[in-house]
Amino acid sequence: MSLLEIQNLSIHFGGVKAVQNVTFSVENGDFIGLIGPNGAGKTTVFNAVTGVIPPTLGDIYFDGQRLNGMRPDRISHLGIARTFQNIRIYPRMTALENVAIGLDSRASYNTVSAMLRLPHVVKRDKEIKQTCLQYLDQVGLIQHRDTEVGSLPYGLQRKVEIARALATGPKLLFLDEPAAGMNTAESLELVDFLRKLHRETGIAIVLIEHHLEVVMEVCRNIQVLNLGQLLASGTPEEIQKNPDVIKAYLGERRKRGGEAN
Ligand SMILES: Nc1ncnc2c1ncn2[C@@H]1O[C@H](COP(=O)(O)OP(=O)(O)OP(=O)(O)O)[C@@H](O)[C@H]1O
Repeated sequence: MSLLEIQNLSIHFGGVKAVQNVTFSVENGDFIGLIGPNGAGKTTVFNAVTGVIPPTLGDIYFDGQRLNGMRPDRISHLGIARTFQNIRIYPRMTALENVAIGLDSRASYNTVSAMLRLPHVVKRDKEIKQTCLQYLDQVGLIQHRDTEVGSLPYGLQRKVEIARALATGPKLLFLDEPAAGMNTAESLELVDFLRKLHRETGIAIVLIEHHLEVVMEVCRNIQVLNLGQLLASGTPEEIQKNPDVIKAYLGERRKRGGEAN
């Protein structure tokens, strides 16, 4: 069985069929791109896998366990982490504190032990701090550990969010539009960063991204959604040549052109 198996997944919101009969899998150590025009259903797939919304039909398996109906925190404990399309950071907290939030929820001691600062609590806090520093270092932010995240450039805020996701020790990492709002130079830097991250951690990554140059550079395999359905899957070379994919994206560009007029 693959690390993640999405089988015949459909998600309906009332009459809106956001995802229709989508099947694909992710192997250990994969780097998969999930692309498609606006409203194709990409984030909805992430939301279903991470337990934010329940599948209407179909099954999701991770590491041999069925995820349908499981709470997001349990899914996170099983080893799936994510970042969000609209960056979710605490701007008035430091980089270190932002990363620690991802781990604090896992601390197994009770409130009384925490208030009394019992030795096992102190020890655990120290371990959490070490882990957070390790991941801040991994994303190149160790020198900003005590900086308020709101004062960091946008690209670095994105990396804080990635460090927080990594600190939960995932086997699978979902990145939802990490290059959103970046200029060309920043997205090229992101390509190098993602390559290095994947090489060093070996974690399987699924990347949603509208900056297709980023996806084509870093992903080994790409799944294309359109109008909730899987339109194509293949290597970056195959996807770039696929007439159905070209048509879907051209349609979107025309639509955007029309909206602009
Ligand atoms: N909670 C919701 N309730 C109702 N409709 C929703 C909900 N979430 C998503 N949708 C609809 O489902 C469809 C797919 O949305 P989704 O956000 O998954 O697309 P996407 O491919 O991630 O788009 P984008 O690239 O613009 O972020 C859209 O038509 C959207 O309006």
